[in-house]
Amino acid sequence: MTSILRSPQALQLTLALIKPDAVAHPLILEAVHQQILSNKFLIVRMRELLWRKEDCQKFYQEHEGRFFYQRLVEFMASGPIRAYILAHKDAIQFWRTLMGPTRVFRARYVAPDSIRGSFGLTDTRNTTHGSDSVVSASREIAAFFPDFSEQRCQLLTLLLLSSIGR
Ligand SMILES: Nc1nc2c(ncn2[C@@H]2O[C@H](COP(=O)(O)OP(=O)(O)OP(=O)(O)O)[C@@H](O)[C@H]2O)c(=O)[nH]1
Ligand SMILES: Nc1ncnc2c1ncn2[C@@H]1O[C@H](COP(=O)(O)OP(=O)(O)O)[C@@H](O)[C@H]1O
Ligand SMILES: [Mg+2]
Repeated sequence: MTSILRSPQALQLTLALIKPDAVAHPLILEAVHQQILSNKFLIVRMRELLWRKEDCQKFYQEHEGRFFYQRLVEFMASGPIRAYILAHKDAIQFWRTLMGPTRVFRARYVAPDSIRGSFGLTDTRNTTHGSDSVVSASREIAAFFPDFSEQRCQLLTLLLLSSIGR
């Protein structure tokens, strides 16, 4: 934890989701949560929710028209999900590496120890989501945590650091 706080200006944020297939299985939910902690991500915010279908459609609008879009939206609105704002010096790319490839058979083959390689069921029901860019991360964080301010978060981190003399 202190290693992360030592260089606040380098902190990057990403939006991570644990999908209904994993939230429905407490052992998998806990295993993914432990992956977040053991890989030294800072959990800035966390919430569990039942996603409204219209919000899901908006979140995944980049995929509208793709053959899997309908099943994706229905799946993601089918049960509780868990949303995190994660902070790390390379949060976006590191979380995507930990998740592994989107498609589960590929994940099992090229990254068997990744989250999706370990727990993914199918290409849609692949356990987790992670933002794919800084722009996506800002949009996706605002979608799940509308009251969250990235600027205020960075300022508070700097104030915390100055108060502990770093
Ligand atoms: N390119 C392409 N791939 C498809 C199409 N339909 C299905 N697939 C892929 O084939 C796999 C199996 O498809 P399905 O059997 O419909 O879906 P499923 O096995 O229940 O898995 P998911 O629906 O992904 O949870 C999926 O993971 C899809 O990625 C298609 O029309 N085009
Ligand atoms: N070929 C596919 N078949 C079924 N579902 C898919 C497929 N490609 C993507 N998806 C679903 O849509 C979600 C978003 O796709 P994409 O943004 O391409 O992947 P990622 O989640 O790795 O960023 C995936 O996590 C998965 O649930
Ligand atoms: Mg994506």
